[in-house]
Amino acid sequence: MACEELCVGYQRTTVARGIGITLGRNEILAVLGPNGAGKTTLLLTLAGFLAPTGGSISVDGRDVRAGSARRMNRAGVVLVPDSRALFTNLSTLQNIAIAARKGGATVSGVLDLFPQLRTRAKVRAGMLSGGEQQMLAVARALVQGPRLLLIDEMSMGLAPIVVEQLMPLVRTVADETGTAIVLVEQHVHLALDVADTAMVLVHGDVSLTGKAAELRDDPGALEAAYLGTTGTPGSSDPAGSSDPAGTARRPEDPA
Ligand SMILES: Nc1ncnc2c1ncn2[C@@H]1O[C@H](COP(=O)(O)OP(=O)(O)OP(=O)(O)O)[C@@H](O)[C@H]1O
Repeated sequence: MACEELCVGYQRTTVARGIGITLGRNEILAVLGPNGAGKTTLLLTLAGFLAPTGGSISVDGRDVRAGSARRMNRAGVVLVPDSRALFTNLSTLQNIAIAARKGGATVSGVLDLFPQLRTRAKVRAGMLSGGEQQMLAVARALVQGPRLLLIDEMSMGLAPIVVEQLMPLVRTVADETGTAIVLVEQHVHLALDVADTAMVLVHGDVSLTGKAAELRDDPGALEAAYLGTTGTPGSSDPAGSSDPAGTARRPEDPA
């Protein structure tokens, strides 16, 4: 997947601009940044729920006329929203099976990636733990056989220990299935641990891009990226001020 000079927003209002992404098979891009930076808006645009206000998106080298969720989905783009959007009254298995499609992965193949879900196959989704629900949301996306998976804040509402267990699964999913992944995440260090590359969005501008491992080892650069644009230290918390549970980490904290 690639996008060039992508601008995203709502109707005529652009909230993030100049976004360039090139993502190959099984690569993970972590999209980081403080609240309101435009991360979710970017994912909604890549998923086709919003029309770009500028720039282009291509999948497998082919330009996709963006702005249609159906078209983007046909091109192999699948979004895992932060709400998870599960059918809480259906079982784990039913939630996955309902999303299965011709040419996608098998339900059994997807469950191989999430052995914990296999043991909970007959349990209603609403009765699963938060971490299991998140696994199910990813499993349901994977059964569609995506080329590009967009994961919005999988840590939302989860205890840090659960997030620590979940995040490596994102790496496993990319490596085992070849799916490219864009991961929006407030847990900066955990995201950088599993990602190949990262982008920091601040107030709608790309303030830093680079290899995830290099950014992880350079907390000063990350800190500057979060704070530099505003020039008002403290107004853009690198750990994410929307983190009500205080579970997110600052870039300088040990992972
Ligand atoms: N439906 C909407 N209509 C107009 N503006 C919106 C809409 N939804 C979000 N915005 C605005 O777009 C900007 C970017 O929001 P977005 O949700 O993409 O940020 P974010 O980086 O995902 O933040 P967070 O980490 O808090 O989820 C914000 O200023 C927000 O107020």
